[in-house]
Amino acid sequence: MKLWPPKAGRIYRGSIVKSENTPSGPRAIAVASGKGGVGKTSLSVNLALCMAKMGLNVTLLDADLGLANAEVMLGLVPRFSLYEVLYGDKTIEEITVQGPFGINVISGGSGCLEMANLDHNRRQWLLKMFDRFNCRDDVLIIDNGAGINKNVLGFLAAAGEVIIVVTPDPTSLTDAYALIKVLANYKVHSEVYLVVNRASGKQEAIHTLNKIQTVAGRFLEIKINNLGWIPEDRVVAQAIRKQQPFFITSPSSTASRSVAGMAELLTGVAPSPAVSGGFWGKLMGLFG
Ligand SMILES: Nc1ncnc2c1ncn2[C@@H]1O[C@H](COP(=O)(O)OP(=O)(O)OP(=O)(O)O)[C@@H](O)[C@H]1O
Repeated sequence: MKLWPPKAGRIYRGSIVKSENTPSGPRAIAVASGKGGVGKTSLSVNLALCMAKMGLNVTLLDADLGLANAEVMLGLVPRFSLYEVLYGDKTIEEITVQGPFGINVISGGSGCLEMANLDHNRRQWLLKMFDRFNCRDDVLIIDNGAGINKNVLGFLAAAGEVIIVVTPDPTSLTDAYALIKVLANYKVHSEVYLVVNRASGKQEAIHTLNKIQTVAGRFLEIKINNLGWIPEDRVVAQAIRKQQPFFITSPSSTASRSVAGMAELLTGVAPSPAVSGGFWGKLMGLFG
């Protein structure tokens, strides 16, 4: 039985959820990594599509402050980004682009989601715009930039759930551990999901997961949950070159089946309790 999304009247974590549209907004899932280029965007895009295909209303937010990779992978060319919401006269609806399976894609716009650089009024304006945005979403997937900085940590802290993407490459492992350590030490989250990407096989994926779980178990107070693994698969790279996500071009590939397994797992567990004000409220609150 699916625990989530809650249906009207269902008893959910001790309280009755009256409607699917809670004032706290959608379930926010942030995708991050220590090292760049490990497959965050590819996972974010394909997970969003997979969840949408399951019947959920999904928005993908490209919060990577560099290039708008999520849009490129989807073959979309958004004319506007949150820049035009912050500094122009556009609304969130006007900058949102529809992707396959009806997913909504919001482009962060290079650099403009740099929260620490936004003054208080602009942050409040963004919050107001998201409040006005008649959001019927079940899920918000946030594709973050690589590394550990104030901005990424803010997005991860505001999200209810965090997925860390890692590859078996030792440098990726070290960088992922560094990120997890910050999340644990600052008590940002008490648990995170881990996805091992580009593994040569199940054994390598399990070995990679075990390495992080062992070290984290010994030194950190954070639980690392296994969300799944994606093999090194040329359909992934080919799909990116074609600007068509692999979940669409190769639905029966191991990579697609892996992502489907992750979506099943996520929808099978209740999300962490919603924060009042939702993702955007918490994000703005963190930056003052
Ligand atoms: N499972 C995979 N099999 C083969 N190639 C892959 C796989 N996952 C990712 N790649 C390759 O890695 C490259 C980087 O992927 P992606 O852009 O998703 O990473 P990223 O972590 O979002 O990068 P950035 O940190 O720059 O935002 C892709 O262009 C693709 O060629």
